[in-house]
Amino acid sequence: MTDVGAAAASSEAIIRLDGVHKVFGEGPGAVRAVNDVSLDIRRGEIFGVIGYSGAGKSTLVRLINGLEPVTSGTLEVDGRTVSAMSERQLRSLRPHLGMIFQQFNLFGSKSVAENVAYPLRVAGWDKAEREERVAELLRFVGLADKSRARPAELSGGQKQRVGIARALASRPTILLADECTSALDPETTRDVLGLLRRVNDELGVTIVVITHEMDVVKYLCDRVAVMEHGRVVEAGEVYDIFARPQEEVTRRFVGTSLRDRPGPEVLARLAAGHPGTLVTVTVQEEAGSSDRIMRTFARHDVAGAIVYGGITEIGERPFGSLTLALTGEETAKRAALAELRAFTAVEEYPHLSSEVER
Ligand SMILES: Nc1ncnc2c1ncn2[C@@H]1O[C@H](COP(=O)(O)OP(=O)(O)OP(=O)(O)O)[C@@H](O)[C@H]1O
Repeated sequence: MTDVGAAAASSEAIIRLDGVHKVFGEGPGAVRAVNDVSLDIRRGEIFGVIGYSGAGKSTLVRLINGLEPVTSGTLEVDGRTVSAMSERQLRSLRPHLGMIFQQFNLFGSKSVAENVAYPLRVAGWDKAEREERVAELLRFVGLADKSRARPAELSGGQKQRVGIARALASRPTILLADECTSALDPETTRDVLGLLRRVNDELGVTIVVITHEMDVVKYLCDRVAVMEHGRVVEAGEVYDIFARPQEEVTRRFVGTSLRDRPGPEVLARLAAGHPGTLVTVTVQEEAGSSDRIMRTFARHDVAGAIVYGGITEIGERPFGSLTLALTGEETAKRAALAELRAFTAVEEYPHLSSEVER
């Protein structure tokens, strides 16, 4: 495509929320859907907003694209103060914001090409320009051969590709994706997320991803905010959030994505099946590398059999955990674990020890 932008995120905020509140209704029945949210989303990044149902994620998106007015606080999009805009000014802002949805929201009676052309028709593009732009977009999303098809003839993943093409039609600087893979199977989800990465890399579009799936955040996002009861309870680089979740809700989300830690039943089985003390050690880049962990045990003459675990990548950086059954002198084990704790997290299971050490 012609409008190739800068792929790397800059430190400049393209979306800035400062003390934003959104209250629906009044009096005792009022719902504070967004509660004192302050956030900077940087130009060129993929930013995730994760939370359970009702956390306020969709409301946040509707504030950003000006579909709902903020109750109080300041909201800026691409240098413009949305919270102070008239309806007419908001209409001129919307072409800068593309939007994709869980249920795709395509016109069933229109062809793929007509769906993609729709926002251009509304914006008054002439026919030849529209056709050229639609062809370019359909090539970009890999659906050049489907331009005459109706949405009903497409798979879910193809429908979302059409949704993405339509959202990109007027060359937005920001794409808002609200649960855009929640209706798709895991393989199709990967395809669509891969396409969103290309939208970010090749077109330089800033993407805000609303999701309740930590796997989506892990695969796609640079930074993430965790929402609960209308508040952002935690925000930061995705790697740091995985490595050091501070809040219980964040730990729950991280736990759904990392399946490297044994649950209680598996632990009991491991304890019954392996002699020694069970511990789970977090594996991280550099300081917490598996090599350094294993050398620490060896130096203290502690044998560590790996009985469970997994190492994955988050943003191309290694992350995971190893569960080991440690055998050796008790004092040596203590010394090795103390040394490990200086550079990575170690979880012990005291409730299992009597069984394990018998
Ligand atoms: N137009 C509205 N009028 C009244 N209450 C609303 C309105 N829109 C949202 N809410 C309420 O605001 C809260 C946050 O809703 P929101 O849809 O933003 O959450 P969410 O995190 O996107 O959840 P979901 O994924 O289920 O949509 C909920 O309690 C919801 O009932």
